[in-house]
Amino acid sequence: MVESEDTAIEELSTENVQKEVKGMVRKLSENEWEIPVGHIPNMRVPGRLFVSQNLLEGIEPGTIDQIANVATLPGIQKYSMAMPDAHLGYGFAIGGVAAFDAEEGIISPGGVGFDINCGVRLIRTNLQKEEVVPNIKRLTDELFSNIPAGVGSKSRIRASDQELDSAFLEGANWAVEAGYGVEADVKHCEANGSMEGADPAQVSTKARKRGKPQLGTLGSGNHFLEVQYVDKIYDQEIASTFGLQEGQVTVMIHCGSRGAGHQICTDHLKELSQAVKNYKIEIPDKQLACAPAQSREAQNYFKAMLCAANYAWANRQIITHWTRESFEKIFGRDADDLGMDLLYDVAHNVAKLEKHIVDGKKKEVYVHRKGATRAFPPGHPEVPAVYRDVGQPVLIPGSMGTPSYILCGSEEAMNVSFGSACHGAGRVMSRAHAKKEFRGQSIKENLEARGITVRATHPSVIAEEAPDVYKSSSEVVNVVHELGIARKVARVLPLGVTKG
Ligand SMILES: Nc1nc2c(ncn2[C@@H]2O[C@H](COP(=O)(O)O)[C@@H](O)[C@H]2O)c(=O)[nH]1
Ligand SMILES: [Mn+2]
Ligand SMILES: [Mn+2]
Repeated sequence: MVESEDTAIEELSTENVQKEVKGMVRKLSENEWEIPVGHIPNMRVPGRLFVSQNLLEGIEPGTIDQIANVATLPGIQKYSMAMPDAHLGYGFAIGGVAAFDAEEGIISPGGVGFDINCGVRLIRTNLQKEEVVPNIKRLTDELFSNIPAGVGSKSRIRASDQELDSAFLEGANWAVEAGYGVEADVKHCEANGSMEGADPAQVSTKARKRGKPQLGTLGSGNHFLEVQYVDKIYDQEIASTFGLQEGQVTVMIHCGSRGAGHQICTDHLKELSQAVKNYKIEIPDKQLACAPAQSREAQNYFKAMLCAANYAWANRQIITHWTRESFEKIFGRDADDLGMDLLYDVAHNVAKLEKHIVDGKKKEVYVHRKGATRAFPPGHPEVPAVYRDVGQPVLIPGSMGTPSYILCGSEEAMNVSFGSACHGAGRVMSRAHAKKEFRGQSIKENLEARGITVRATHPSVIAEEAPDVYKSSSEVVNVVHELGIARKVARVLPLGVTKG
């Protein structure tokens, strides 16, 4: 039985799938494919896959089935979607987006994922690549020792129960009030770094116990902190609104809600597995456990999910503070002087109550983005004032050896994908397979030869995260750019990476 996203990926196999997948989908345009109603019984809407012809050939049939499975859920709007970085996940595909009517629809933890509010933030600096390269080994060592990483790693903070509650309720706002950052940081986070409605009473003792010592930790594997530089600008005007220019050094942080989010998901999946039977909702896969959106069970999960989402924003905020301290130590200047402002912070595993136009009418929907980034357009009130003329920044990591991208949201995303775009490159190889295929030490040496310093808790982590376990970030990003659901602004390349 699959118990988490990580074990789901172990089932990933791309052997002999090309022909099979092509027979399952109908081409709508260069980068859009439909999974017709009837692919499996009881689909209420079609599926829609956003991939190029080439990326389609790497998609497992199981991912297509997962997109179709989601299309059977009550209250689903328009179509069940997957982004070009899509791959197999727990119930819903990673890269999946689905919007459910706020009254007639459902809420499902599988549509959010185990790492609730896993997300990415990008910090600008005013340092140039040439100033950082000579110091990159020392800087990466400092970041690696200053920011706890690895499975089950413990924080330098000894959070009290009250502080944990504050993190659950106030997210990044609490962290800033506690001294981890500046007020401007929260203004540059999706949802201003916390969502209303969180209720710590819906969080179990076990989830609290797991979350308490991990507030201020990076986590393991796919989570990372990366020093990068801007090597290409695609849109000069938007780049300058985002404060980006060629040669500039940036820091990307990718992590989520650690054991707290995982336990909250696990606990509520149990409750919703029972609820789905009580409410007589027919689901084609038990991993799609869900309940009517307005039911007690769904709302209890949602309130707990908000706690985890807020915890994740607090977590990334604390890590930002220690990142600034590390730069201060290495460069002997304070973070202000180094221009270390937060460009933006995006969630890519979350469900949100949003207003969207469906069939010409504005309606409230629970948008589930599971391995997908919000990509709101210019003029949207939820885009920070400084970016409102151009659209929200969309942060797409690649791998420790390939480019990452900064894009901006667009009106087309509101028309096509409920204001969503991809969230990364997306895995194509399981961790178990990667450990057989690659040696961590030689991957590390190859990267060092290309000027990329890597620090990880164990060489096996580097093997599991080798650049080749991921799709081409450039190919993935080109799909969303060509579709117009997010537009390329800048490309960044890695200089120093810390991994759990
Ligand atoms: N720039 C880097 N990107 C990385 C690294 N490790 C993983 N990744 C990318 O992040 C996404 C995140 O996806 P998730 O589903 O694990 O949240 C992943 O798809 C990769 O493209 C890295 O070290 N540096
Ligand atoms: Mn993530
Ligand atoms: Mn994560």
